[in-house]
Amino acid sequence: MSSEPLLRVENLKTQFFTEAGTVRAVDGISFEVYEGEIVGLVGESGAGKSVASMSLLRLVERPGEIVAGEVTYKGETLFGLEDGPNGDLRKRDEMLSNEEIRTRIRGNEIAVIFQDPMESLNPVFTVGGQLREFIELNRGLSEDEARREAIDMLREVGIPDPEQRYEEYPHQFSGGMRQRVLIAMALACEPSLIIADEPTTALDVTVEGQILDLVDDLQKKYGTSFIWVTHDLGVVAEICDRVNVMYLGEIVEQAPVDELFYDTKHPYTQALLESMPRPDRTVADLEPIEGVMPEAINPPSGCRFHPRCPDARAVCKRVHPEPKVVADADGEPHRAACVKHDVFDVGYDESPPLEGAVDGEGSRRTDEPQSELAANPAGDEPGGDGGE
Ligand SMILES: Nc1ncnc2c1ncn2[C@@H]1O[C@H](COP(=O)(O)OP(=O)(O)OP(=O)(O)O)[C@@H](O)[C@H]1O
Ligand code: NI
Repeated sequence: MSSEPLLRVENLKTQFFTEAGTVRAVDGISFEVYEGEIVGLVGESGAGKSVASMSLLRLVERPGEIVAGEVTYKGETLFGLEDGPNGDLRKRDEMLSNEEIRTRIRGNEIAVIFQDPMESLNPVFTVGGQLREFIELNRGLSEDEARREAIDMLREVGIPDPEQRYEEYPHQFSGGMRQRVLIAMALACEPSLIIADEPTTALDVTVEGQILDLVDDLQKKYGTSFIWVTHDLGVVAEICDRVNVMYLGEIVEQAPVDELFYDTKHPYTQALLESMPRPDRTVADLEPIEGVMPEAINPPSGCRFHPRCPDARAVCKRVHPEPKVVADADGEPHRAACVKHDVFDVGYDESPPLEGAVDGEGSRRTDEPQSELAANPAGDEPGGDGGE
């Protein structure tokens, strides 16, 4: 692993300003992607995975807005704010313009694959035609060259009879084949990074497995880095090198993939693991995670997972933990945002366990007044911050 990451995300915050209130969809996440690695972004629905991915290329639309943080790619500032002369926040001078992001970065340097290929492919044009045009526009090849390249790419992603399939329309392709076409399109400009947002979620397990194998092969061949968004730890286990676990807009655990599975440090990750089907378990053994994830408009105080956490103590309602290094994973940091680890030193061991069981609605039954929640909606409190 080289010392300079390809992509660095620091304290990124993206919010949606809705009538119901401010949705803190992404609330201060930091992570890195190094050259040639597949980095997972995993968590339940609503955790903020898609908004985080969209934010990297500044694709978030109103009422959404990136309100803080920095995104650096190959030393260039994709997004960055700084303090202005009047104490206001303003965009950094070196931040790329929309135009530069669109023409120079998107597609050429960083490509995106979304879950639904039908949204990305135009139903009225042939698959080959779309791929050819994309290559023509982005790589400045002649029509003939682009056509040959498109057919090669279709073959490369495992589409049989590519010359023939080139002439067909998206609806003539199966879901898995369409997803392969999108992978071909993403790879067409030989980007350094591909952001894939649940591209295999709609596919059946066998087809999903084939696509993951394909991505694994292509990754090795081209050395492309990936950010792989999924709610499925099984997928993470299959292809990711490093993993970021997201809960309610935050990264709660960050580790190389083996460390995450075999030396799990955050109770939320543990809960995700226990809810995961495995060959050595019957369905009856699966432990669904208690409760549902709360709304990102009004997150719980302290640790956002505390209302659902089996290890929660009183201190967890007060202290909002930022991820800290809790273990060394062969020279790489293993971070977790959970105060039960000694490095937090906020009196977890002395703190009384939270009373009451976790109920079906995902909130802990306690006698404590709700006002404490209201008084500290962001959950920010001294004692919890301070990176590592
Ligand atoms: N356009 C929008 N307006 C308001 N809130 C939004 C908008 N888009 C996303 N959100 C909110 O942002 C939060 C994060 O959503 P996001 O789509 O990133 O979750 P996710 O982790 O990708 O979930 P999923 O697995 O369901 O795709 C959610 O609370 C969601 O309701
Ligand atoms: Ni999503």
